[in-house]
Amino acid sequence: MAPQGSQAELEFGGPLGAAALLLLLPATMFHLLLVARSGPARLLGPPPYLPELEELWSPWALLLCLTWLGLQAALYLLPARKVAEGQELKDKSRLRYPINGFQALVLTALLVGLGVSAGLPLSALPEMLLPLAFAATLTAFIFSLLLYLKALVAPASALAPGGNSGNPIYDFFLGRELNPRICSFDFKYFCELRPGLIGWVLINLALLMQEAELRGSPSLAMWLVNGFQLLYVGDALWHEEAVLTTMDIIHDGFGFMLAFGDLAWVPFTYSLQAQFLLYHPEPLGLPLASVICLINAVGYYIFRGANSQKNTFRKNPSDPRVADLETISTATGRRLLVSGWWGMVRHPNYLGDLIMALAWSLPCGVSHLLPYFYLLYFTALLVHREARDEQQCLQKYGLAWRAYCRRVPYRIVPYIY
Ligand SMILES: NC(=O)C1=CN([C@@H]2O[C@H](COP(=O)(O)OP(=O)(O)OC[C@H]3O[C@@H](n4cnc5c(N)ncnc54)[C@H](OP(=O)(O)O)[C@@H]3O)[C@@H](O)[C@H]2O)C=CC1
Ligand SMILES: CC(C)CCC[C@@H](C)[C@H]1CC=C2C3=C(CC[C@@]21C)[C@@]1(C)CC[C@H](O)C[C@@H]1CC3
Repeated sequence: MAPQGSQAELEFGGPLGAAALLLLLPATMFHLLLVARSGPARLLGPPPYLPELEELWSPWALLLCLTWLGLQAALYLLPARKVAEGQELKDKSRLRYPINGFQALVLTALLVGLGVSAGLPLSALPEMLLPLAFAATLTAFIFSLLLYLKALVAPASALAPGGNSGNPIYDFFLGRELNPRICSFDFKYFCELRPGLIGWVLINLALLMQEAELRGSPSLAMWLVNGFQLLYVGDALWHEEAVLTTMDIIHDGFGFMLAFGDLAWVPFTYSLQAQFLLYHPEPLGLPLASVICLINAVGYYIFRGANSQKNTFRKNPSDPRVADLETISTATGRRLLVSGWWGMVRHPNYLGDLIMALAWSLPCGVSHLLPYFYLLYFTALLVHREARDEQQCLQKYGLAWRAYCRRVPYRIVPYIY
């Protein structure tokens, strides 16, 4: 059994690591935002200048940020095509989740389209990125504080396995309650996909529109970055149910790490390539663009193939699409795939995701390191995530997991890692 509460092994470097990340993550985000619009666009080195508070704080930005959250919350509450059940909880119950994320994306697109045709100045958004990121950070911070307080009165069965060490900074960072809810509104599930991912696509679109205003039409590089990332977000929302089996939903509490990650980090740093292209146009010819499209297609093929194969298998192992795959039995009654995508490496979906990350940076050329920040950060995130998942699978499946590791020795990249 995994140790619980204050005896659980501390992750992320314990309280010191959590305190450092609390400061480092927002600082990195602001650094990237400032550097992307500066001439030299140097990832490493000091930021071009330190913004004054007046440049960061704007009540309008906060209002816009809260309106955005309100709109996405309203769309979440609309009738859903399906209501899915989550994994079994400690008390043997299962929570229910609306599956209407893709619907929220389409409705947001319609509303934005209507707004733009009625004169909504979407292309003014890039000028507001700094105060908007500040407002999103402030919102995430206050929200996490409220979540921390809410967890003080939550029953023990509602707490996450980590995030309850007794150290307030560590617990605030990791999150104490597993599935904080008010009635059926699930805050973690809501934040994980909608405001951040749809916000990311909207910021990309605003950058594309501003580029069109500045240069007469959007560049091919900007089209590619917008198209690839729209595909990624559309895919995540289309397969929204799959998020219910991720470690963020099953294992991690909802604290600053996820609240900031979902609400600020994703929209403002994942749109870095489009931000870079607005200030540093990159000529891109058709032959190179075709190669980049091919790389993205290969990445997506692996990512989707692997995720769908596992999801199909977990839902119904006798499904003809997966019934012929070789498996290992585990003591829990669940089986592990050892052929197909999951027989190639232990995280084929991460491999596909990383190949896509490369394709998102290549349209920005190779003259700067900055557009490759996502690829570097994402490699670190997935290596760390893989190690955490490995630990959790070893606890869940014991010897069977060890047998799987012997059978499939590479974690993410065949013959390399
Ligand atoms: N863009 C971004 O910022 C991020 C993207 N992602 C992406 O999100 C997706 C989900 O990632 P994540 O939740 O980390 O992990 P996975 O979807 O890889 O899920 C891991 C789980 O899958 C199950 N599993 C592992 N091996 C096998 C096997 N051989 N056979 C059957 N089941 C197996 C185990 O759970 P069980 O046995 O309990 O089912 C394990 O805990 C990925 O595609 C990832 O790339 C993730 C994080 C950030
Ligand atoms: C701020 C820190 C550096 C850590 C923040 C982590 C979060 C940004 C990510 C944790 C897990 C995520 C997942 C996704 C987006 C990023 C976060 C929220 C997806 C929704 C991306 C699309 C995929 O198809 C599914 C992913 C699930 C996990």
